[in-house]
Amino acid sequence: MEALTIDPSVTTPDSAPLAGMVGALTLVDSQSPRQLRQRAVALLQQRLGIPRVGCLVLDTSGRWLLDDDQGVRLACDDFTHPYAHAIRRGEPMQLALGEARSRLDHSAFQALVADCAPDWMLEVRPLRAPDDARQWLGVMSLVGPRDCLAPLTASTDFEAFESLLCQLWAWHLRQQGERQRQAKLQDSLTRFNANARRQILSDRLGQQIKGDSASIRNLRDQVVRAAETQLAVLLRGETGTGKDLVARGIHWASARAAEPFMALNCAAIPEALLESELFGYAQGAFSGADRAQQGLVGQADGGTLFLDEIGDMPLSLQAKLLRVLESGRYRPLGASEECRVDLRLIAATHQPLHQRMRDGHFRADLYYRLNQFPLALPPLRERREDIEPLVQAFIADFCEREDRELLGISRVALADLRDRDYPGNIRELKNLIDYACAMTHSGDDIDLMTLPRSPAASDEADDPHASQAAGATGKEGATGDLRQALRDYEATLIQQRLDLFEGNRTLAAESLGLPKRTLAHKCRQLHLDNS
Ligand SMILES: Nc1ncnc2c1ncn2[C@@H]1O[C@H](COP(=O)(O)OP(=O)(O)OP(=O)(O)O)[C@@H](O)[C@H]1O
Repeated sequence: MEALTIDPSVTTPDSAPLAGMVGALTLVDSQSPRQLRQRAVALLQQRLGIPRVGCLVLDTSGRWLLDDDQGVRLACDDFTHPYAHAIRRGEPMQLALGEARSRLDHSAFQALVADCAPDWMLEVRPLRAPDDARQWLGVMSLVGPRDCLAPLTASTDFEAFESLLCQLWAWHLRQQGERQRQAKLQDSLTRFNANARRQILSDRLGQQIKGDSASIRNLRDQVVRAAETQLAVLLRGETGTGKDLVARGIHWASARAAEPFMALNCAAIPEALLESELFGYAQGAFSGADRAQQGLVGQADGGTLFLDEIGDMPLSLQAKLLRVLESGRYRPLGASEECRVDLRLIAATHQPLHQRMRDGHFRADLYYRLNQFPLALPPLRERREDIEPLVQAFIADFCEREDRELLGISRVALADLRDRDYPGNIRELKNLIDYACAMTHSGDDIDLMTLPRSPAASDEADDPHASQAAGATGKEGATGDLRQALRDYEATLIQQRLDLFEGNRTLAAESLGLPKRTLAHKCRQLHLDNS
């Protein structure tokens, strides 16, 4: 509502109380502290004919007085202007303008009163919240002839006016503060809810993407973050690190979860078939195409398309894929019209795409488009602390799948599993556990003997010249002294176990089925020192 303009010419002694009430209502009706100040100034100038009225606001730091409109900024501790004095004293101040001008040489103050008559008075009134004596609101300055200002500011009407102004001003500030508090509360509540939701999703993802290491927990958090966006995701990781699992996790945690998830391994499809597999074809596109067929891109509409081994995609298809990503359009083989699709793309690679780009096998523009949300999956050997929980989970999965009693695993077998390198990562570990479970009788624990040898150890064993142990026991191990050969074999085997268990004789003895004392005796006999 605009300020009511009160024309002093129509104010008669009889109508004065009414005009006062209208003025008060005008103030009460203000929608903001700024409007309140503007209306107060207008009332003083128009209703009471004070030539120059100003109202400065104390900012939230309490260090500056600011003008609503003109960008005036006066420091409260700068005593070259009168407002600082008034605020410091906490009481109204009257000054003869001529004297104030000559004594107080603050340029902004001088400019404010430049066109005022030198024999006028300046009255500066500090304003504070009525119910909180410590809360300063600002200052009001009145400039005019002495015989106009002095009786006015001494009157009870002016006192009432000023009190109303301060009450309303403080009320607006409280309202503003309350609104800000509400907004902050709402904001932190929203953030709290979002974080709680993320945590729940991340924990639930843990049922699929297993592991407790910091890197795998971080990976799950990133999966949730990626799922919140529509960005293309590029998964990098060695074979068997869980790229497919992670792609499904992103889809599951995203708003597209109820829509299709389509997956294709670009390396597994012959190049000639890849285009029709991805983009589909129109009827009659080639001999044998008796009816139109939708490709995976079309089938993934509304959902997620996962392209594994993206580095193996031929260049011609890379251009088509880029068009899908940039415009949501593609043309099935032999079709005259383009189709529209809305999908999120997740791509995976185990090879360095940069190298493929440098060699001219991969388009740079597609690479950067795919790499909007990069996610790296750590190899298992870099997070060995996950091996044990994974082993336990895979044993439990196997026993449930095969409807068998839950199997245990010996400490020795676990130690051996923790020590391997896993070039095949989690897939290798999972297959190994499945095999060991299948080879273990119900009621027994999985033992070292039931674990398949690691590929490196198998290769070594297959190599007649490989190791001392292999030399001593190998098929080709011709020897003329059986007792020495047996001693060598024993020494090598014991030494290997001691190395495996980092010198722990208890574990080494347990793994060899020997009492600890016997092992100690043999170590002495064979001059094995693991101290
Ligand atoms: N963190 C994990 N928790 C439980 N199982 C996992 C985990 N990571 C991978 N696996 C399992 O390991 C196997 C291989 O995973 P996946 O197929 O996702 O790997 P990949 O990186 O896509 O492999 P490739 O590159 O060879 O296609 C699957 O059986 C999968 O369920």
